[in-house]
Amino acid sequence: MEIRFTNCSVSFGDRVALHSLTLALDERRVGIIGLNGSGKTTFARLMNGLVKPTTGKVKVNGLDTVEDDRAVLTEAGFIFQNPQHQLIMPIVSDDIAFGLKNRGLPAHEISSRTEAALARFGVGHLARRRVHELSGGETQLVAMASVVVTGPKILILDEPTNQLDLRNRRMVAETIEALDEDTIVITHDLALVEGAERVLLFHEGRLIADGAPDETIRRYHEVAGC
Ligand SMILES: Nc1ncnc2c1ncn2[C@@H]1O[C@H](COP(=O)(O)OP(=O)(O)OP(=O)(O)O)[C@@H](O)[C@H]1O
Repeated sequence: MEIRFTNCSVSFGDRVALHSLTLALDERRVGIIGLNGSGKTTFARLMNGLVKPTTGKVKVNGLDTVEDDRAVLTEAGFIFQNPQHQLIMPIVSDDIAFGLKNRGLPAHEISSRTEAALARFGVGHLARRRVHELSGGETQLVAMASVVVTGPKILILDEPTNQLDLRNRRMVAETIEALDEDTIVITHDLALVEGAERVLLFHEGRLIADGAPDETIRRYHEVAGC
């Protein structure tokens, strides 16, 4: 991936959520950590144009998130903190197919890509199930399949193990580790970023540490005071 932030800041009204930063990300595995309200989600949402910079620019694989906003969405897929909110259709396979239908793909391609995406995340058996009946772990896997099926090169996952039990945490963590796509993971689950190439720490809207996981996690404990 190649994501460039240039003098980029975000304010909501007179509240600064993210102070100006200039930064390039080109690793395959990036983690983002920090206390509640530190600016992690705001930073992550800048990367697929869900949040627009108040000042400066963000470029994702050469595309500007404001000028090329539609193209950026196909480059960087976002999996939300509460994935049940991003599943739109009542039946799992219809939800996976939804993004492909919107792109006007032929029916045979929609069905083969939907099947492949479900199989890739080990949830083929859930194809005809109702979305609202899925467990937390199943919902997370289906949400990942529904984003990956459209072919983004970068996946941004916001607290992907939130609300999962120990076994599902492990399963989702292993699934993320094995992804071919480049990943950016925002999390309070520090085990999820231990294997990242680079971890960013946000505090009160500022990037205060940026480096190897052990060093950044150590700094996080310092600012958290525990
Ligand atoms: N749409 C918005 N409108 C107004 N304020 C916002 C908006 N989105 C975020 N904020 C504020 O910006 C700050 C950073 O929020 P953000 O969601 O980026 O933090 P976070 O580090 O992801 O938090 P958490 O770990 O609790 O999810 C917070 O003070 C939050 O209240």
